[in-house]
Amino acid sequence: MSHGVRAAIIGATGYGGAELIRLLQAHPLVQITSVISTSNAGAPLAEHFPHLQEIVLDVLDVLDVDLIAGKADVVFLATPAGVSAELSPKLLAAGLKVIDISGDLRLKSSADYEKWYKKPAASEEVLARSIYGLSEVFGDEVKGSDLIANPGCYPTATLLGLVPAVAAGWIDPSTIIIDAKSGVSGSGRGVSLGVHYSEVNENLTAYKVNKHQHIPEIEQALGRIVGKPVITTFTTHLVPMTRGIMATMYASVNGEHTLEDFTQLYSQYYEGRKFVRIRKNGKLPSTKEVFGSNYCDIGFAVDERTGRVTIVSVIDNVVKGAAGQAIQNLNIMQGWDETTGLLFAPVYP
Ligand SMILES: NC(=O)C1=CN([C@@H]2O[C@H](COP(=O)(O)OP(=O)(O)OC[C@H]3O[C@@H](n4cnc5c(N)ncnc54)[C@H](OP(=O)(O)O)[C@@H]3O)[C@@H](O)[C@H]2O)C=CC1
Ligand SMILES: CC(=O)N[C@@H](CCC(=O)OP(=O)(O)O)C(=O)O
Repeated sequence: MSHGVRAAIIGATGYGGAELIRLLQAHPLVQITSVISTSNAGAPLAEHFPHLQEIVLDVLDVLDVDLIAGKADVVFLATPAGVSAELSPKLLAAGLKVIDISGDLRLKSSADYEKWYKKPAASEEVLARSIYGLSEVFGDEVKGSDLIANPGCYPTATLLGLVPAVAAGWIDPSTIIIDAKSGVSGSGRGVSLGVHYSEVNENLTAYKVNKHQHIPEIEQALGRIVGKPVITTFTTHLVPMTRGIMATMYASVNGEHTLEDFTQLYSQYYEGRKFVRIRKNGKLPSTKEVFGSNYCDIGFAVDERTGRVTIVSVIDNVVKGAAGQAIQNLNIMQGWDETTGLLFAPVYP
């Protein structure tokens, strides 16, 4: 394939892996050459995901760095926390480019990682080398890099919704409160009581309050934008739906800025970036309007009475929050148009 790349996917039997396969098989410049499983190597992928039958390679490979290096140019890791901390140095040493969708390489401080993830951190060298791939904000750093820490699903929705206002100094970072909700696929394909149908259906639950591993990730990125530490309140909720994240964010407005001002500021910040769509005239987005797509839709309400702005940001957690943004980052790394293979409309209704 001319100018294209060969891709391997580790964690192909999980939700993030399956979504990478769905999207990459339609990418004009990528050929999937290996789908990898640690627990079911040798078995057909379609045994796990019948919807992928006859769409992509059907035999799961073992996880072997030399084998991957012989078959692929880039590796996507869609694996639980702890895996890429150990594996990515070996993949890099074998000459592969690495895009990690887990949380292992996002936090620059190993002490923070160990505190929030309760696992040993990656080496300082790997943490220093990894680029935080929030495409629309740090895309310039992604270009030409060989190690991407793909942002978490909640941080993607949250940061895309906050960065323009924080960067412009229009909101006071110390007043930010983030109220976020996710569909159940955000917790992966593994089963547990918390994601059991009868526990989730017709129910709404707040979880990991003040303990969520995405808190330091959001604070690290906002801290980079303002140039000093930022502390936020971030609460996550599980919603009885399959895909989707809504982050509703509140902050005090510095000075006099109207709804129209916010709309214009964000439209300018994301000008030319196809995947962030700004709602006009106070219209607010809903999760179904981005379902199955790589879009992040953002809307605002400004309350003159309280002096606060409400920012609503929605994404599909498995696409823009994981596989889609990972592919967007591959496009940027390779110097391709960032939308290559990703310009499909959301599924509606
Ligand atoms: N689901 C989502 O919306 C999002 C997920 N993420 C992150 O992406 C990663 C993958 O998530 P998701 O796909 O949902 O999780 P899943 O639980 O659905 O899949 C994880 C996969 O990892 C593989 N795996 C498990 N242990 C190992 C190991 N030791 N070495 C290599 N592979 C292993 C498993 O496959 P096998 O046993 O066959 O090897 C499994 O299929 C996680 O870190 C998650 O936090 C990030 C953003 C959004
Ligand atoms: C609904 C649900 O359970 N969501 C998960 C998102 C996990 C995730 O994406 O974790 P990393 O980004 O750290 O890899 C959670 O809240 O922990």
